[in-house]
Amino acid sequence: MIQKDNRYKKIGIMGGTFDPIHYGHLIASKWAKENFELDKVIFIPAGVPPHKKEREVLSAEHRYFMTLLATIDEPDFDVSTIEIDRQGPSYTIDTIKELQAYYKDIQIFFITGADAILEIHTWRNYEELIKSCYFIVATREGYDTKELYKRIEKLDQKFGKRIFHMKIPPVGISSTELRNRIQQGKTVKYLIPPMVEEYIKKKHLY
Ligand SMILES: Nc1ncnc2c1ncn2[C@@H]1O[C@H](COP(=O)(O)OP(=O)(O)OP(=O)(O)O)[C@@H](O)[C@H]1O
Ligand SMILES: O=C(O)c1ccc[n+]([C@@H]2O[C@H](COP(=O)([O-])O)[C@@H](O)[C@H]2O)c1
Repeated sequence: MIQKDNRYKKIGIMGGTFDPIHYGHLIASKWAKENFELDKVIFIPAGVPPHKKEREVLSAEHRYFMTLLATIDEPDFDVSTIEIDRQGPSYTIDTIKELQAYYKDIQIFFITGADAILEIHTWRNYEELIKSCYFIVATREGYDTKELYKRIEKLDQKFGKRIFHMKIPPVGISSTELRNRIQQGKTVKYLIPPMVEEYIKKKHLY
């Protein structure tokens, strides 16, 4: 655990496609805020998700609105359009650099699920990225925790302690499953925030 240094604000970044946002994202963010004593968590919907090329993603505007609705009643959370406003693929390294240039006195903790860290070596300039921020990796159902710990240990040996794992209550939800359920006319109640569910219905998404 990183000791609190009052010269710096500790900001969590929850990056995602959020197509749609669900309780897995929200729980990981809230638990990261609490466990790592973060000052805030900023949700950053990817404008053009770099690794989601195999299918068409919903427009950035809809994903942004759903993220806003999901976080509106939570003072610990903010939403940023930094990646939506940028042209081209939303590489995390570009976002971290932009945030660090703007806020001089922050420590950034990028929050991900286990799946993301297992393939971090495929991310744009991943070595530079790991050196420039910390990572909080939430356990995720369906992903082997032992494999995750091994992967983190290897990265620690290479980069020093930059990556922290965090156990969260297993939330067996993915956006893929939610999209499938909606397409089949099945309920998504209790899986996503009610206002997001209403928005999806009203706009006839998925
Ligand atoms: N249920 C969950 N538990 C823990 N982490 C999660 C969970 N769902 C998503 N995440 C993490 O949240 C981040 C953003 O995820 P994303 O928006 O791609 O959702 P997803 O459910 O993985 O989507 P999809 O099914 O479309 O791939 C990623 O780092 C992912 O690992
Ligand atoms: O920078 C990269 O190369 C990169 C590759 C894959 C994913 N990411 C980021 O990881 C976050 C989760 O991505 P995804 O595809 O699981 O929604 C989101 O903020 C993406 O921009 C970043």
